[in-house]
Amino acid sequence: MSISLRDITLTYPDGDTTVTALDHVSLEVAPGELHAIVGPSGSGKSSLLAVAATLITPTSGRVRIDGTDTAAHSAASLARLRLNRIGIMFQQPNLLASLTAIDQLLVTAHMRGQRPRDRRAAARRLLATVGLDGKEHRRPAALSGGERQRVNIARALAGDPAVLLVDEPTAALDQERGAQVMALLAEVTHAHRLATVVVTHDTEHLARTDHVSVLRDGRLECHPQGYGTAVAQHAGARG
Ligand SMILES: Nc1ncnc2c1ncn2[C@@H]1O[C@H](COP(=O)(O)OP(=O)(O)OP(=O)(O)O)[C@@H](O)[C@H]1O
Repeated sequence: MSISLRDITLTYPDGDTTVTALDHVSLEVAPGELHAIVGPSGSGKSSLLAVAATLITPTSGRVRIDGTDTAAHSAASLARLRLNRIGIMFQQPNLLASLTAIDQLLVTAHMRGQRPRDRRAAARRLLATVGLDGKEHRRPAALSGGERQRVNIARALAGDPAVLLVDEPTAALDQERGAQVMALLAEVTHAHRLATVVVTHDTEHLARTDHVSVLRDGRLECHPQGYGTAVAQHAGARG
């Protein structure tokens, strides 16, 4: 498994008491698998992503990323693991305004230590994969919202990570562009054998995912029988 969360509990201090954001959560994601986590606001989605990204150490439980037991690592070696093996996509693309699409990818590939002569060709291939052939030299202001999200996806993949963690990728997009971005995430997950986790409260585009789990009050319920059940459960959780 590229992502293995075992029996994760995370509590935050809250005045004189604590809030349990994740309550004995277990999740396994294999290479080439797109796993969506749906849940209402406050259910623990961001906390789960932050734990999987090794940005927060859980109160208890075990996190393995790409075969590495994160508990055995120093802060510096976790930072290296994050940089080299984990692609993180935040809701807002956070692209650098002054850089062209290809340069956004080259910066990441450089930080990940990819050899200079491989970087440019790989960046071009990735931009073509996400449908931006011919737009490599455009800056963010000359791209649409959907295109910026595509650069965001390609940038997360620059340098060949094993794991992709995605926070609300469709939140700022209309239905059609949201569907396209989700389809693209499924495509790159399968093509690059990534272990991908997408957290979302948007249940419209789950058909493109391989697994759906529902997060409710910090507890994760897996639905092997498919996304339809998960959507019904999520609707129940909201109502
Ligand atoms: N830094 C923090 N300190 C205290 N409580 C926190 C902190 N971060 C999150 N929480 C609490 O933990 C619970 C889970 O929050 P989290 O942000 O992970 O949920 P979420 O599903 O991502 O919500 P949203 O969709 O609104 O971002 C909530 O009760 C929240 O108030």
